[in-house]
Amino acid sequence: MKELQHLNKYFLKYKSHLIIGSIITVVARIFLLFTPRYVKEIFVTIERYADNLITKEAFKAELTTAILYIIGAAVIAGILTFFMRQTIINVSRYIEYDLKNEIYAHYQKLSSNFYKKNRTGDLMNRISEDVGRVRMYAGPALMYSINTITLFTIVLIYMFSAAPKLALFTIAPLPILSVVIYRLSRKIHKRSTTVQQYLSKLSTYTQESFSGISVIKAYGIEPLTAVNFKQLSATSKEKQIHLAKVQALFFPMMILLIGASNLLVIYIGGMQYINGEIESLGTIAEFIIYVNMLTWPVATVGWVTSIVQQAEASQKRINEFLKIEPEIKNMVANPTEITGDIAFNNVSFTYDDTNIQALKNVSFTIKAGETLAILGKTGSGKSTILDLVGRLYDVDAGSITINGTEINKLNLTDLRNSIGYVPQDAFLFSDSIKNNIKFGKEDATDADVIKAAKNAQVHNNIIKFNNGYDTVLGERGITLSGGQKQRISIARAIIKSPKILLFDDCLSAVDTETEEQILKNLNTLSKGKTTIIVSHRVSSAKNADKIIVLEKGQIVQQGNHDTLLAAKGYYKNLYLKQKSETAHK
Ligand SMILES: Nc1ncnc2c1ncn2[C@@H]1O[C@H](COP(=O)(O)OP(=O)(O)OP(=O)(O)O)[C@@H](O)[C@H]1O
Repeated sequence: MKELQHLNKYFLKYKSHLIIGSIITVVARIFLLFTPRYVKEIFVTIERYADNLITKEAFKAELTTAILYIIGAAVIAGILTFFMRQTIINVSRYIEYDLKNEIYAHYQKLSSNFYKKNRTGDLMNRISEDVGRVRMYAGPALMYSINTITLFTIVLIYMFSAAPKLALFTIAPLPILSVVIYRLSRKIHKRSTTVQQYLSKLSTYTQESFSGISVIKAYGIEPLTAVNFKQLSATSKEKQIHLAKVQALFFPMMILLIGASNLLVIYIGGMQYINGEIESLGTIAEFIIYVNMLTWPVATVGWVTSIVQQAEASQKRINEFLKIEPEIKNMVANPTEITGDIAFNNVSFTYDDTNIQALKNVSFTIKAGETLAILGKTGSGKSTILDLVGRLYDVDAGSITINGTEINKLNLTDLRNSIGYVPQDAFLFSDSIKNNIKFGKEDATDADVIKAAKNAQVHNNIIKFNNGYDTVLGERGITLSGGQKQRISIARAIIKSPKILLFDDCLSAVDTETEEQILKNLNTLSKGKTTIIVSHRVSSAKNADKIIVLEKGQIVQQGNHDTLLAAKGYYKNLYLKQKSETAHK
C-alpha cells in the first residue's frame, strides 16, 4: 500500500464526498436488512394463524404491514444505493481525472532524454490503463469494502443474537469462498494482462501496416503481412479462450458455495427446529436470505484484494515516472527579457545515451538582429547547436549566453517563447491548416495567418485546396508534399514574430526559386530578429551576416560569403559544386 499513499492527497481533497458516501452506504445496508427480519415475521404470523392463535383479520393486517415494510425498505435502500454509487464512484472518476492531469503535466516538464529512453506506448499505458486500474481502487474497491464491513457487522450481530449455533455453521464456508475468489481473480488478472499485451501487439502491427501501406504495396509483401497478422491474431484468440476458461469458473464457484451454505442452513436449522432450539421456521428463511446477502460481499473480499494489488503495481509504475526530475529546469521565477545577442563560448556537448560528442569547443557570437548560417556535412552537429539555443539540453563544458546572461539563468518559458523553431522534419497536427499555423500564436487573426502563409510562400498552394485554410491535415485529411509541410511549418514560426528564429534545414524540400523568395521575405521579416539557418545549400547561407562551417562538431571555417569564397575549403568547394549542378539543370 506504500505506492498508493500517493492518492491520499486526493482522498483528502474529496473527503466530504467520501464521508457522505460512506454514511449513505451504511444507511442503505441497514434498510436492506429489513427484508430478512420481516420475512421471518411473516413466517411467524403464518405459524400463529395456522395454530389459530390470531384471527383472520389480525393475520391479514400483520401480513400487509410486513409486506409494506419490506417494499418500503427495498425502495429506500435502492434510492440510497443509487446515491452511494453517485458519490463514491464519482469521486473515483474525479481522482482519475486529477491523476491523469498530474501525469500529463509532469510528462510535459520532462526533457527530451526522457522521451528517448521511454517508448511512447509505455507512456500512454501509464496514463491510461494504469490510471484506470488505480481508479478501481479509489472507487469500487473502497465502496465494496465499506459495503462488506457494514453488512458483515450488522448481519453477524443479527445472526448471533437470533441463533448463535446456526450462525456459526452458516458463515463457516464463507472464508473458503473468499479465498477461492481471490485465487480466481488473480488468475483472471494474469491472463487478461496477457490478452491485453497481445491485443496491443495486434493493434500496433495493424496500425503500422496501414500507415506503411504504400511501402508494403511497392514491395509486394501483402501476403507476408497477411500471414504475420493471422499468426498474431491466432495467438491472441488462444489467449482469449484461455482467459474465458477461468472467467467461466467464477459464477459456478459462487453458485456452488452459496448452494452449500443454503443446504447447511436448512440442515442445521431443520435439526435445531426439531430439537426446539429455534422457535420458528422463519429463522431458517431469515438465515437463507442472510447467506445470500453475504455471499457477494464475501466474494468481493477476494476481488477487492486483487484490485488493490493491481492498483499498487500500477501506481508504482506511475510513481516511477512522477519521481523523475526534469533534467532541464527553470531556475528563474522572474520574467527575463530576451533581446537576441547569442554567444557560444567554448561549448562542448555529448549525448549521454549514445556517448557521441556532437560539439567540441564551439565558439561564435551573433548580435541581435543578425543572421548566422551553419553549414557542414551530415552529423557534424548543426542541429545540436539549435537544440542548445532552445535549451533542450544543457552544455557539458563552456557556456552559452543570451544578452550576456548564461542560458540557464534565464526564465525558461520566456526563452522558449521568444524562439520560433522550424525543425528538420516538419510536424503538423491532424487539424486544419489554419490551426496548424496559429499554433505559434493562439490569438492570431485570419489576416495574420494569411500574411504568414504568404511570407512562407505557401498561400497559393493552400487556396487551391477545396477547403482552403480549413483543410484538415493528417490521417483523415489531405496529405501534403514535403515542401508544403516545410513551408507551413515556417509560417507557424514566423507568425509568432519571435526574437530568435531557428531554421533547421527546412528549405531542403523546396525548389531553389521558392527558397530564394522565402529567404527574401525572411530578410524583411527578420529585421531586428536573430536568425540561425542550418542548411546544406550555399544558396540559403550566402546572404547571412556570418557563416560557420562545422566538421565533426568543430568549427572549421568562419566568415561571410565573400571571405569564405576567397579562402580554400569546404564552403568554396560546396559553392562551386552546387553552382555547376544548377548550371546543368
Ligand atoms: N538525440 C540524439 N541522441 C543521441 N545522439 C544524437 C542525437 N541527435 C544527434 N545525435 C548525434 O550527434 C551527432 C550530431 O548530430 P546533429 O543532428 O547535430 O547533426 P547535423 O549536422 O544536424 O546532421 P544532419 O545534417 O544530418 O541533420 C550525430 O553523430 C548524431 O548521431
